[in-house]
Amino acid sequence: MHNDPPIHVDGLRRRYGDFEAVAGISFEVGEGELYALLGTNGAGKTTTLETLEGFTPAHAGTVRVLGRDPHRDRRAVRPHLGIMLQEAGFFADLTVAETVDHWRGFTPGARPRDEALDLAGLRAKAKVRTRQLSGGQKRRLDLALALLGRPRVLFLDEPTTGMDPEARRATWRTVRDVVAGGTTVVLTTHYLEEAEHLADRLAIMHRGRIEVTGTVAEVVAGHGDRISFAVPDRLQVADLPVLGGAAAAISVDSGRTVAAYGIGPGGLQPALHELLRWADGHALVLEGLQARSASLEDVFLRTAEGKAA
Ligand SMILES: Nc1ncnc2c1ncn2[C@@H]1O[C@H](COP(=O)(O)OP(=O)(O)OP(=O)(O)O)[C@@H](O)[C@H]1O
Repeated sequence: MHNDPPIHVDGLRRRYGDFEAVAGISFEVGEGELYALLGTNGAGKTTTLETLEGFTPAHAGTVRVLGRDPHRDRRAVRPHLGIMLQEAGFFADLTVAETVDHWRGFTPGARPRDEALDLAGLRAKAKVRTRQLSGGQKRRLDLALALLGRPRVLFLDEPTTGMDPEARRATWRTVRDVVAGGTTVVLTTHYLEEAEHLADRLAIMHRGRIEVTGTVAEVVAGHGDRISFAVPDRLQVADLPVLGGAAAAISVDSGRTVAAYGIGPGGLQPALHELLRWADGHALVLEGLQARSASLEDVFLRTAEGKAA
C-alpha cells in the first residue's frame, strides 16, 4: 500500500435526504501535492471535504485517506490530518497563546507554541483574547491549529476568506512551505487567483460533479482565446464578420453592445488580422478592442453556466 496516493476518491456520492450534493466524483492527490476544489456556491466542495475528513460517510463510492476509510477508521487516520473548517470555533476568553497551548495538550507531536504562532504570523497577538481578533486573524489562528501536529494531509476550507491581500499572501507562503515539506493538501476556494498561485492541479465542480480538472494550464488550454469589442453604433449585429470560423456572441455590458468571439487554439493572430482588415475596409474604429488568452475565470464562468467541456 506504500505507493497508494494519500487521497483516493472514486465515484463518491453523498446525499442530504433526496438531494444529491456530490454526484459521483473521482480524483487522486499525490504526496506533496496541492489539489484545489473550485466551484459555484453549493457545488459540493465542503461536502466532499467533510467526507475526506471523516465527518460524514460516503453514500456510494470509495474514499481513502492514507490508505484507509476516513470515516470508519477515523481513530487511525485523524492524528495525521490537519483540518481548517470554513468557520472556526474558539473559546472567546482564551488568549491566542492559551488557545494554542490548549490544542497542544491533545495533539501528539505538536509544534512548540511560538513556532505555531510564527507560522500564522500571530506572535504579536499571543496575549490577545480570541474574541478580539479580526476575521482574518481568526483564520490565521485556525491555520496555526491545523498545522500544529505537522499533518501528513491538510484540508483547508476557504482558508483566506476575510483576509487582507497581505495576510492572504503570507498564508499562501505558509501553505507553499508546508506542501514543499511533503504535506498533501486539499483546498477549497472562491479566489481563482489563490488556485492559480497554489494549486498543482484543480477541479471545477458544478452541481455535485467535477466538470473540468487538471493543472491550470491544462484547464485553460482548449478554451482558446477571446476577441471582443464594442459594436459600433451604426452597425447591425448581422453586419459583424465571422472570425476564425466563429460568429460573434453578443452581450450588453454597461449599456454597450459587445461582440465576443471564442477563437480556437492557435487562431488568435489570423483572426485579429482578419478583424482589423474588415474594420479598415469599413472605416470603423473598434472601441474596447481586446484580444487575450482564456483565463481560469473564463473557464470557471463557462462551467457555472453549464457550458464547459
Ligand atoms: N446538512 C445539510 N443538509 C441539507 N443540505 C445540505 C447540507 N449541507 C449541505 N447541503 C446542500 O448540499 C449542497 C452542497 O453544499 P456544500 O456546502 O458542499 O457546497 P460548497 O460547494 O461548499 O458551497 P459554498 O461555496 O457555498 O461553500 C448545497 O446545495 C447545500 O445546500
